Amino acid sequence: MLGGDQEPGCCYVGVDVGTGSVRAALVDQRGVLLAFADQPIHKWEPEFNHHEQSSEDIWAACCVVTKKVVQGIDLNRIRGLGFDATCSLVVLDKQFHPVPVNHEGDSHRNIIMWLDHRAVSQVHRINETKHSVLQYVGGVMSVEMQAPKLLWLKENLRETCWDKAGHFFDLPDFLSWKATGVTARSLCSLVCKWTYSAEKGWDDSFWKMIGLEDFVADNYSKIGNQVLPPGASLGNGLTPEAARDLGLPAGIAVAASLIDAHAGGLGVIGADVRGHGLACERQPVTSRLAVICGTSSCHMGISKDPIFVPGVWGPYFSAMVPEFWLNEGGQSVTGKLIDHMVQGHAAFSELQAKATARCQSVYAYLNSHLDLIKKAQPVGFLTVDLHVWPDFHGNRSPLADLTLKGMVTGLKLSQDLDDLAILYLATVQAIAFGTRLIIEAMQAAGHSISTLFLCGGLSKNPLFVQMHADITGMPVVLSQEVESVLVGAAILGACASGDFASVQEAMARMSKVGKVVFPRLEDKRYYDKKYQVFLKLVEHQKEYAAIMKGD
Ligand SMILES: Nc1ncnc2c1ncn2[C@@H]1O[C@H](COP(=O)(O)OP(=O)(O)O)[C@@H](O)[C@H]1O
Ligand SMILES: O=C(CO)[C@H](O)[C@H](O)COP(=O)(O)O
Repeated sequence: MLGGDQEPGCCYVGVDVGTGSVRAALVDQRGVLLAFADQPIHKWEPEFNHHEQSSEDIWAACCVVTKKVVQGIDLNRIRGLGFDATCSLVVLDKQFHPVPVNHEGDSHRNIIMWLDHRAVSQVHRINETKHSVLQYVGGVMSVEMQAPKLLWLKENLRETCWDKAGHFFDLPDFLSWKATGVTARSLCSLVCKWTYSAEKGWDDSFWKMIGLEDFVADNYSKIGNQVLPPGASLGNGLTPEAARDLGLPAGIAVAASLIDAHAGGLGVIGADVRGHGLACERQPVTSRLAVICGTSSCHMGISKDPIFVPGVWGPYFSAMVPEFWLNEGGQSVTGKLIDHMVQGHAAFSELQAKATARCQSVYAYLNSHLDLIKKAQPVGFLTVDLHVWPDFHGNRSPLADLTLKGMVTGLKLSQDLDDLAILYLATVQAIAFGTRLIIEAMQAAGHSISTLFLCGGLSKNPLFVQMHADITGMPVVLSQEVESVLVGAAILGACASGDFASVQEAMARMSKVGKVVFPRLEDKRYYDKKYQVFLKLVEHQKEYAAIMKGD
């Protein structure tokens, strides 16, 4: 499994649990990936908008990939281990066994995934309280956060789940507990998804007001009353049992974790950009926006002082880069939306057959097909009369409206491969327009962003990257290591080991610029016009809803 001609030296293991798979990497002190492995994980959708996973399945996948990346290496070189994961809710009983989060009572499925939208009524009631903690989630709590999901469990699965539960973990914290036996939570997960304040701690009045006073009564023992900064070393390090599971030495340092998007942020935002002709070379780090694009996209901007952006999560203190405030914009489905549009099209089987024949991914095939049909014009111009509004799973930012739906205008009677390719292009563009809308909201509130740093699965798609540059008008920086989220996880392990004095120092040493993609400014007028249509789409959708509501 070892690749490259690395020199022997200290290295770190990073484990990244995404929505669809678990990845691990062995990373050296320069941030170079020496080995990589991935493994798919199970997902269940027992009913519409209910998404569940299994903590045992995920841990087993972590063990498989970790064993693979350290195969054949001198284990004494491994100094630390860091985890990141999606912000899904894990439920365990008092003996730390899985508890079902479903009506079927299947305890294997003990995770409510981040994209689960079952708690709609609960989140409406939480937002109606107008409690002051809501100021720190963009003014409106998302159904994807933990408080509404906890309330749903109390109201719907009182006996089978709520009364039995002894521990509610964010998935990143579950992993660090599993590795060390330490139940301390990361400041990242508690601040971003659980309303914890880095400065003031838990707010009793919030939990009492929403009907979850149980947590206050037992001093938050079920959701975390010991909180550590990401990268802090946990307990006595890796337990002998976890060491056996993972194939690592017992006692190596294990870090307090990060949510996956935040690990991606650490993996890219601190890179040395000198020599690439970027404006941000002369600007503070706060001019950089990390965009982590996987199943969803997350837009991570930092600031020295708190900035309140309506509809954008945060400001969160020290939740990603220590001592900086974080605002997190997001689009709930991006990679998942592209897959949905492509796989649901009548020409998908033809596409699959043709891509397989060429040993290409369907995306690489579609990109080359678009190049073929665009003729002399820029590829983006193929969608002059086809427009998409991408909120098929509601709008996370900046409209913070989970009732919004997807829209497509400009459909024809044909459904061939050309149509599929152009619909795919319009979807990619719609996602980039969504990013532009988020950036505009952040700029209007006081951010000063000049450069995008993209990572995640979608950053492997050159069309997706170019469209983000063209449509936002900003250069896009790609890292030397494609798997930058894993570099972020390894940075945590490196910090926990004590090999770096601070997260900032590890970031500067371990994240590296690979390639810069500049916007095609000559196409700006076209994209400005398409953006006008984009904004009209949502305006019209709201008008339709109002008409249908009226008498
Ligand atoms: N090589 C690739 N080319 C184009 N798109 C890709 C590629 N690999 C992954 N993707 C896209 O990225 C998405 C998954 O990204 P990933 O970061 O693996 O997700 P997650 O972290 O949520 O599991 C997929 O939905 C797919 O659309
Ligand atoms: O809410 C989030 C971060 O705050 C992420 O969207 C969620 O964790 C899923 O990430 P991914 O799309 O990488 O699987």
